[in-house]
Amino acid sequence: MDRMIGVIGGSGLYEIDGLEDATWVSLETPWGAPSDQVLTGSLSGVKMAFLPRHGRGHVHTPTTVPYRANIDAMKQLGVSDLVAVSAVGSLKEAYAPGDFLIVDQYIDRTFAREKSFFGPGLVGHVSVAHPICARLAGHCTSAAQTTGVRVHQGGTYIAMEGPQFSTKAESELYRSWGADVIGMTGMPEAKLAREAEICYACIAMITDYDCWHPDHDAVDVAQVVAVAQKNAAKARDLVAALPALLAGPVSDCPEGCSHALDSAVMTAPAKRDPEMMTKLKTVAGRVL
Ligand SMILES: CSC[C@H]1O[C@H](OP(=O)(O)O)[C@H](O)[C@@H]1O
Ligand SMILES: Nc1ncnc2[nH]cnc12
Repeated sequence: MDRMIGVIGGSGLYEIDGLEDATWVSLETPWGAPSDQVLTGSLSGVKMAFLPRHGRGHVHTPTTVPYRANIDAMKQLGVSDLVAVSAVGSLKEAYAPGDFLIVDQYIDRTFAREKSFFGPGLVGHVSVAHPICARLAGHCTSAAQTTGVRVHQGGTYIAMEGPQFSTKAESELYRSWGADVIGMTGMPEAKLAREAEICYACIAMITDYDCWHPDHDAVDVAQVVAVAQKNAAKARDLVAALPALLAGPVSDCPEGCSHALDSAVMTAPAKRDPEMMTKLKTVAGRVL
């Protein structure tokens, strides 16, 4: 099987261009409809699938994004490598608006979302100690470096519930924890990609200094949109650079992403809920 690159576009990235045979396809999943149709096609001979996380026209809030449906849809299409693009606030002076940061860790502070495909009748536990695929993240760094933006390799993304931005006290708290950037959508997306055994990496497009910086106004949507729009072309250039780095047949991920479920399922075969087994067929069928 050949590789397929999936891209989930965040605020400011609702389409990608240059795909051959570009077609918007509708998909259904046991978890409901994805955020939007998925744009499929190929780029430099590599199959691609693009999904705007909030839907075209930005209709889903960070809480109501159908994260499980989105990941299931990517898996249905055969996506092996999933690259998330997210607008984030910076929690460190050195990470300036306009820069890109290739995430390698998360702190999950979200609390109002379904975070797992597993559940009663089919219990599973995967490791998210290293939630990002280091191999894919390395390719994202290389791709980002071709675009001329300032790229930072590695950093911790704190995922907040939103939709309001943080208070200054919260922003200072997250800084004291050592977090590098803040956003509202990185989780549970990364955890679900791991459950679905899809390699996942996140390109954080820094749009603001949140509200802690003494020399910058507190973040608002106008700031985020202005920087995200300026950077959307760079994000598209980055995506266009990925096929050359990732082309070729799929093999087992050396980081273990493609075997994340090897020992994850706890429920005894005789006790598994048939309805859950059916729901999890796409994401976990390999081990069920
Ligand atoms: C428009 S500001 C807040 C909004 O932007 C980010 O979205 P995404 O991660 O999808 O790029 C942030 O997480 C919030 O959802
Ligand atoms: N400061 C911020 N906080 C949360 N999400 C964001 N997305 C972009 N900037 C953000």
